Amino acid sequence: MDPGEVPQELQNLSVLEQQLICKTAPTISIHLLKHGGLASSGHCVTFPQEVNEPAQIFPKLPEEIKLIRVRKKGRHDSSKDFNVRRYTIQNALQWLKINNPCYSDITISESRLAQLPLNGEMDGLQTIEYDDDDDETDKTFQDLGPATGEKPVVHGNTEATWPLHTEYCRTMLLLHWPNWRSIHDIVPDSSSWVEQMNTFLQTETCPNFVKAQVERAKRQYEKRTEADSDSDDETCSPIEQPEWIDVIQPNAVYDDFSSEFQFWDGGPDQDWICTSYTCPNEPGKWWNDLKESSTCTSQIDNLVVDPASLNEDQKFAYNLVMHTLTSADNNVKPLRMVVTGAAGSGKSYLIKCIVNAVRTHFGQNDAVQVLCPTGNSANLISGVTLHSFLHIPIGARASKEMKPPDGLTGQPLQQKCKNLKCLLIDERSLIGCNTLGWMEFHCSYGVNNENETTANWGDIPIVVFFGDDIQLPPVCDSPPYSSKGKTPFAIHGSLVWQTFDTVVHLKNVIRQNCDQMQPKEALNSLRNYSVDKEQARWLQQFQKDNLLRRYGPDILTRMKEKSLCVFPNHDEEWSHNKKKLLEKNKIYPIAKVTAINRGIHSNSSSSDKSGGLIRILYICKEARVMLSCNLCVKFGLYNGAVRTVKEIIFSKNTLPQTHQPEIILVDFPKYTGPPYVKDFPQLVPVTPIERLDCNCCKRIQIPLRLGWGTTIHRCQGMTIGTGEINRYIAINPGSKSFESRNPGALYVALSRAKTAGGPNEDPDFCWDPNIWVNEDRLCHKGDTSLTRPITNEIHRLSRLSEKTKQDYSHLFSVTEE
Ligand SMILES: Nc1ncnc2c1ncn2[C@@H]1O[C@H](COP(=O)(O)OP(=O)(O)OP(=O)(O)O)[C@@H](O)[C@H]1O
Repeated sequence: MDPGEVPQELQNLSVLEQQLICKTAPTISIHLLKHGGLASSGHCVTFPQEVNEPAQIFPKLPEEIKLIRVRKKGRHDSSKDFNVRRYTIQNALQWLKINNPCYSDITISESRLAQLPLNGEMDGLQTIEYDDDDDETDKTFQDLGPATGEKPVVHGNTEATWPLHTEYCRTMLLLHWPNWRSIHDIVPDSSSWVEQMNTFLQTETCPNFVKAQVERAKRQYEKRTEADSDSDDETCSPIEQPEWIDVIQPNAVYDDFSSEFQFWDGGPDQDWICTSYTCPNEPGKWWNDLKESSTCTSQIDNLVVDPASLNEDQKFAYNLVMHTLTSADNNVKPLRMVVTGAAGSGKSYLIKCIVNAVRTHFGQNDAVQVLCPTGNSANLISGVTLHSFLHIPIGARASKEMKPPDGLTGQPLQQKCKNLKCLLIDERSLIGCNTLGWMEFHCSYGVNNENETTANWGDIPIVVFFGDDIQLPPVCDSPPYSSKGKTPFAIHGSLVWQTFDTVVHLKNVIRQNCDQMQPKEALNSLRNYSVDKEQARWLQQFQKDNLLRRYGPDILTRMKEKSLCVFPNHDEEWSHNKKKLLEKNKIYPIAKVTAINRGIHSNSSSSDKSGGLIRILYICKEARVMLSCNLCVKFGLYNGAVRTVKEIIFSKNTLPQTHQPEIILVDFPKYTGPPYVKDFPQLVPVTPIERLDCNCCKRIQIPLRLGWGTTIHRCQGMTIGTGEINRYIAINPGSKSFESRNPGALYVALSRAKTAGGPNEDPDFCWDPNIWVNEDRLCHKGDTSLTRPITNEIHRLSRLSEKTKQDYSHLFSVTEE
């Protein structure tokens, strides 16, 4: 059947969205024919719906639709099929009511619409979670089996991969195995889903399109293996992060959502070449000079902090470091310490005090190194990313085997670790066991100059991890205490973590002043997932309407102009940035800058696999942008630095449609290096750079992305409020299911703010003005299966912190005097 042209309102609906608005649910078997055509076979079954009241009221709710999601236990997949967008559904229903006679009498229920997520996963959908080793799974399927002759519509992974994956085999067998009543009809105990699928593929019963899918996956796999072995030569060592110009992506699921949209490009007469600034001719030479001056380490750099202001817990940790340093010659055992504490308890401040002390003690800047998992947090404490300093490979090649780095990596690593005595690592909640394994392995190699040693971290006197387990967990890696990692590095990382036996807990939160008792208590409850109704009501004061009532309309204007908006995912981040860009587009033309890709897989490579370089960058003058890799951390040009575009300059005979700009001049008020444009010391020329992805394909692109909004992951470590880089934070905390996949996300976002305001003072935060954060979301209890290991770890560390206090009571009492 050809439905003709589909109206825009009904285009691109996800499977779940279609189910929520349809009056009937027909199921047809569609097959892909050998040469690409489509055919249907068998019966077209229309499942009857309730004929009375519910069928007239839309949208339907998850419990009213016959859709069962099948997924692996613990994997909270965010498949597009299950994504629901409230306003898309509202538009579709309104269109159907006006244009489709069958829908003319429906009621569109506001209260039902309000139960749908703005853009995200829908709670309440019937879901089967299975575990490869779990016999219970089969029982679950039996319960849901087609008892009354009505077959459930099963959704699972329908993308064929080679080698065959259990999830795909399970979905295909459930869908296509004839007349099954229990799982044992399909897979006997003696066999597995994959084995059974292999047999099924040989039969007449297996649909041809399934056979074709598998064949195609097999061919692609073979092609890739050939390409991989071709490129496996000397010149293609694991991709690593150079110290200078580098990037670490905290949110590895990033996909470039920069799909096509309508914008004004200035037309053929737009002048993209002339500029009102006098720029030196060669930005390349300027960058080389900058690189040289950034690596000059002739004098001790002191950070602006005062050790006299440390509170007693901070001082205790400080004393432990100094004790180990001053006794280093007397065979004191190396310090392997963890400093824990809630957001704002002064961990970063303490790091800066220790850095100053160690530098002064040894008379060298490079005796101490501060490392962070993300560029943003590294910049906040004048550190570098751990991937860049320790040359940790990223991507698929990173996890193969534990072998010492080759010459290209090893020599610079040894050079950097030559004087290393103290390693301080912040934001440890983001560091997984794999990364920790790599860190220790490379640090030992760097410090020991190739000498074999059994002592960990190359026996340097001090290694300290700072962080808060309640904050965001590692991306694509499991925490070092969870013992889930199976690669050699992950196992190594878990073992290394056990050697950290000295613990100091910073119990006082300093970011929020003593007069901020209510926010402090609310934050503490968020941290423990114990927000009560009264606290939830207090938190709701920061909704747009309530702020308006309390402070008047000006506050909304101030917040609109000066807020950093944080979102749970890149999809919503992109929608916000696009909206803001189009507002600027009313005055300034947009240049569409397409990445240049070289290599078999590079076109499809997402930005996280291509060193942060996005496929298509839409940009215009006065756009807020964010650096997507470290250009020069020392001078404030770090991954995540947000600033404003002042000029987009193309060279002669080139245009945005066909070329990349020669320079984008960006105003970075916190840039501290030598000037590029005379009289405008903060203008930095951002030029295209080249990065390799994990398939060793090249991508060339300007290392920028739009920066009006960012993700919650990227804001970890920031302080927001008066006198800080960002004045306000506008928070979109995402759904409950987002929180259960990212425990601590709401707490991380909210704890960035210093104050909740007062009669004559603006609060530092508000909720995203486009959403209503309800009590249910704020009183969320958390997912125990995910949060239980965190709680256990917190208890373990707490016991160790008591023991540390007993063992080193003389150092603690020094502080109390
Ligand atoms: N001893 C101190 N004296 C003065 N100010 C301090 C002290 N300790 C912390 N602060 C200030 O308190 C605020 C929060 O501190 P900091 O950023 O170090 O906390 P944190 O524990 O690292 O937070 P997060 O976990 O959110 O990164 C900062 O503005 C910092 O300057």
